[in-house]
Amino acid sequence: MNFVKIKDLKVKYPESENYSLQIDELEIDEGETVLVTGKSGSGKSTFANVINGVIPKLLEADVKGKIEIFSQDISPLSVHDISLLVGTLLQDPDSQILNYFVRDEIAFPLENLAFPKEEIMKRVQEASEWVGITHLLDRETFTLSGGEKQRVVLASILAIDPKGLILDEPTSSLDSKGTKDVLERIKGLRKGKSVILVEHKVSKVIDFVDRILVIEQGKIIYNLKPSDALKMSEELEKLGIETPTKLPKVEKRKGEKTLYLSVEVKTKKGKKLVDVETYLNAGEITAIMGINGSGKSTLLKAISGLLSKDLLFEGKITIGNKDLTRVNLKERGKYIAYLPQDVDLLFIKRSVEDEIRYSMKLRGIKDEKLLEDLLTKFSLLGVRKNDPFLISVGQKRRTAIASILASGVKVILLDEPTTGQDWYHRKILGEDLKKLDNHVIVVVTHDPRFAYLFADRVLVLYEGKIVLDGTPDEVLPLAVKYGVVTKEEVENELPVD
Ligand SMILES: Nc1ncnc2c1ncn2[C@@H]1O[C@H](COP(=O)(O)OP(=O)(O)OP(=O)(O)O)[C@@H](O)[C@H]1O
Ligand SMILES: Nc1ncnc2c1ncn2[C@@H]1O[C@H](COP(=O)(O)OP(=O)(O)OP(=O)(O)O)[C@@H](O)[C@H]1O
Repeated sequence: MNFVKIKDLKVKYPESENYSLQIDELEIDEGETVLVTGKSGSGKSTFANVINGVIPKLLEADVKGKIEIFSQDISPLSVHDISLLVGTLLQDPDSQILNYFVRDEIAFPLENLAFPKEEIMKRVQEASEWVGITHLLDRETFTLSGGEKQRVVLASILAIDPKGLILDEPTSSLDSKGTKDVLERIKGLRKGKSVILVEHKVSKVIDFVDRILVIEQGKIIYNLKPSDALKMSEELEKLGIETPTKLPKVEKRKGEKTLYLSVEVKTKKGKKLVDVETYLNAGEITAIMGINGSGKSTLLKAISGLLSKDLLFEGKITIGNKDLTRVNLKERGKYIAYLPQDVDLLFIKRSVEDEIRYSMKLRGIKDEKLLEDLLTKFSLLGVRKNDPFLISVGQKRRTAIASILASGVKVILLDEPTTGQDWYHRKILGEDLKKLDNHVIVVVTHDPRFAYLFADRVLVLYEGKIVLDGTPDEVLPLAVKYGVVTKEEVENELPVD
């Protein structure tokens, strides 16, 4: 039997001129694990969401053609019915979390399916153990870190135990060790399960997938066996796809002490989430790394004044002679910009270009040339008139970064800007950040390749404290101990002696 069978499929979003997806014929067998990859904006999420029915049932689009899942035509089925055949992990876990407590989040779909109470408890426990979140079961979902949320959603899908799974970048917010664990588990799932895995980390999954589909401009341009994909790494690199290669040696810069931080963040119950004192330098890119939940986002939020109200801040933040510790958000915003993990929170305008113009206006400039430069630099020319809420996740993130660059602040804090980005766009981001040589640039990242190539300094956080601080060459080999990079990555990808 087929897991998925597609015939003459065409998907067009409202107001868009071109088809975002066009597939004449595709069959995926039951039991197959298929990797779907391609550049940002190529159509991977559209592919995933048209198979699970989200398009057009929840997200409007013109869909022609026929899709069958396990031999059932999905057009008359509801999204809920389809989800019992094929469970989906969406790219953005926030959009999938509905419940106040983690345990309820995992139990909720099972309750809807009227499973007996004991069976629900058993499945919640098993799925939580499986993705490593038993310690979070009694937590409120809104207090979880990005990586913790992603695992909770994965557990809630696995608890239903559908025959088919669509996993849209299941490891995008996970640390290196977490990525390895979850991919190992997905590999272990294979028997009897049919899986569509959308993933940029091709090299980490190539040895257990059965097939690789490469999407480019809405079309499947390669349908390959993994062994054949390995032979064409040059072609794939050109398509922005990461293939395993040893990185070159890179010179690092030493910037000037600019932003002084002494930051302590506690919960009301007195649990310390962050305890950091350091200088951050202008003219350098500082990467902050650390396992999921180590305090990275909390630190950035504390610096930018965006800490959640249920957390307590103590300490001091100064830029040169300017003390920013107690100033209001608006004043702080003149110096410091924070790019959150969920960039939707930032958008207020109805088009990509207006969003960037608005940032310039806030600092009192009008510069159409800068706008054109930013649109070009961040590959946004094609979507400049589009609504920032209705573009691909990668395009959204690039719009947000372009807006921040347009706003002219001196300190730029980026919370996992490389998440869900293909290697091509990650490199562009790194190169662009490098050009800003009088800014304090801080990048929270789970991506050791990005940190190695582009960061001048790496800080590793563990339980809220800085445990390693130095150049990437110095820090990354030692960071294996803290789970932010794996031994294999250090051995195979970094030029360390
Ligand atoms: N809701 C929408 N309305 C209009 N156009 C959209 C919408 N969602 C996506 N698009 C467009 O469809 C194309 C494919 O987007 P899709 O999200 O499938 O890409 P992707 O390969 O998953 O990208 P990424 O790796 O950045 O997540 C892009 O050009 C995007 O701008
Ligand atoms: N309001 C809160 N109340 C209680 N605990 C919280 C709150 N906010 C965050 N935490 C916890 O503090 C820890 C640090 O969270 P933070 O979001 O800073 O992690 P992170 O290092 O950015 O993780 P990730 O890589 O998963 O994004 C996590 O264990 C998180 O669950």
